Order: sequence, then C-alpha cells, then structure tokens
Amino acid sequence: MQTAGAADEIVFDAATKMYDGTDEAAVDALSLTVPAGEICVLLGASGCGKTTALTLVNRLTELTSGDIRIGGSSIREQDVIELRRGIGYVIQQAGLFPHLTIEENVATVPQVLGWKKPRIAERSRELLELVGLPHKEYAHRYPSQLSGGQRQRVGIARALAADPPIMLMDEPFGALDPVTREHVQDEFLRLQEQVQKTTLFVSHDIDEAVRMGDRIAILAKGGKLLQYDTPERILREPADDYVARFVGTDRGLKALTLRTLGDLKLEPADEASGDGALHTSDTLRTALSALMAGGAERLSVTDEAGKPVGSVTVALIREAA
Ligand SMILES: Nc1ncnc2c1ncn2[C@@H]1O[C@H](COP(=O)(O)OP(=O)(O)OP(=O)(O)O)[C@@H](O)[C@H]1O
Repeated sequence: MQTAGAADEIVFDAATKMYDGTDEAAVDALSLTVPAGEICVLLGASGCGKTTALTLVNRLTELTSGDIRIGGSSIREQDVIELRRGIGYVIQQAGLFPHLTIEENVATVPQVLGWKKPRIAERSRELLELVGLPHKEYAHRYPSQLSGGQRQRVGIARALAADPPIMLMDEPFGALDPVTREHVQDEFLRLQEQVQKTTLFVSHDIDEAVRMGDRIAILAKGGKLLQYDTPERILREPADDYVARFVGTDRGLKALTLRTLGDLKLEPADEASGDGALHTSDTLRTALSALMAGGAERLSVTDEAGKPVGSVTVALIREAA
C-alpha cells in the first residue's frame, strides 16, 4: 500500500483574479498558507470565489496579479503541463471518461507520463484497492456501471495516480446523497491519513468543512478572507457576525462533533448505565443525541474491543463543551 508521499506547502500571496469584462475582482488579494499535508477547506456562499481561488492553483484560471507558490516555487514560472502533473484534481461529477473502463480511467495520467504497462497496471490495482474498490470486481466496469459514490472514489484514485504532492477538490461530494456523502468523506479522511496530500477542498457546507478540514478559510464575496482557522476556533470564536451567521446558531452543537468520548474523563459505569451502545470513538454529539433519544440519565461506553470503560451523562458533555 502507498504511504505518505511528497506534500508541498501552498502559499497564496495577494492572489488576485479579475475576469475580463468585470470591474470587481472574483478573488481579491487572497493571502493564506496551507501547510504541507493538511486539508484546507475553502468555504463560503455561492459566487464568493472559491472555485476561482482553486483553479488559480492549477492555472485553469490565470492570476491577474499576486502569486501562488507551491513548495516555494511560483506557479507563474512553471510550465503549465508540468505544474498540472504535480496536482490531482477532483470535481463534482468525477468527470470520468464514459467510454473508458475504471482501470483505464485511473491509468490516464500515468499513460500520459509514459509509464511502462506493468507499472501502470500495478498502480491502478493499488489505487483501486486503496479507495475500497477491489480490482477484480471493478477494474473492467464502465463509469455508468458504478454508483455515484463509487464514481467519486474512482475520481479520487485517478487524481492520486501519479502521486502528486497537491490535491484540488471542487465540491467533490456535492452530488452525493447525505449518507453516501458521509461515507465517502470518512473514506477520504482515512485515505488522507495514508497519503497526506496538501489538499484544497471547496465546499459551501459548514458540516462538511468541519468534518474534512484541518483548517477552514471562510471567504466572502470577492474571495475576501474573513477567517482562516481550525474548525474548533471558527466554531468557538467566529471572527465577526457574518462568520457567526454562516457557521450557524447551532455552532455549539457542531463543536461537539470535533471531540470523541475517548477525549473525556468518563465516569464509572453503574447498573443504570444503559446497554453500552456508545464507543470511545463516538463524537460528543452522537453521545448527546443517544442520551436524549433514549431518555437515559447515563449511558455506558465501551472501547473498540467492546470492553466497558465508563459512562457518560449530559452534564459531563456540557462540562466538556
Ligand atoms: N469565466 C468567468 N468570467 C467572468 N466572471 C466569472 C467567470 N467565472 C466566474 N466568474 C465570476 O466570479 C465570481 C466567483 O465565481 P466562482 O465560481 O469562483 O465562485 P464560487 O464561490 O466557486 O461559487 P459556487 O459556490 O456557486 O460554485 C462570481 O461572481 C462569478 O460570476
């Protein structure tokens, strides 16, 4: 299996885009640094410049002024084709080639790079396994023979094929139903633990941003950066009223998704502790919801092996929050 490959820091340095025929910048002097190996979610309302900011990085959109540096090198000074070889790009509908099999789709970039056949075959096999699509079952299907979630996973495998240091993801899970979406998000996070790519991820969904982001950049119209922080800080200390409104009045509840029962000093369990349906890996929000739904005073908690480790109450969660 693939382990962490190279990852590069991305620096936006007063990056500005003014489209022809417009008199307002779509992205106005955006400056931020995404540390190597982290996921930065660009979050904001429709039209605030998220996609523009993203596509400035692979030069699908050209900068009007300012700069973007990847691993210290300006993108302006690089050959566009070379630049894009180092960047995986995933879009909403996966953008797979319908007339190519899954394996051929994953192999497109290695083929362009002139890899030898056995190396391409090995890489495709490895990547399909990595995204949870066993080669034997899926390699020879066509995109139309997969579910939406599976197609998105192939899109991710294809973007990772040449082991690029950077991933750009433009609402990659936007077209999926909420259950599949959560599942694919979790899978991507597991994958990211292994590959550790520097990832820019566009979303307009605060829940997705909180789940996926090591950091979240909240943008307002014109690509103006309102706050750039960890999900925890954004939920607890929104920079202004706009950010507070954007993250929602239930931000206290959302913050509960950032911590798990394993982070708490649990209380001892007693006979009245319920049936131990909660695990240390469950979030505080899941625990609160289980306590409310069951009307229980206290629920017992087990570790992943099913061993009882204590119990949780609403008061304990309130204290932790
Ligand atoms: N090719 C273009 N020519 C002119 N204006 C454009 C072009 N592409 C985008 N824009 C404008 O730039 C602004 C930012 O668009 P962009 O697509 O980056 O926003 P976004 O935040 O990604 O929006 P959404 O969430 O709706 O996809 C918008 O006002 C849009 O109309």
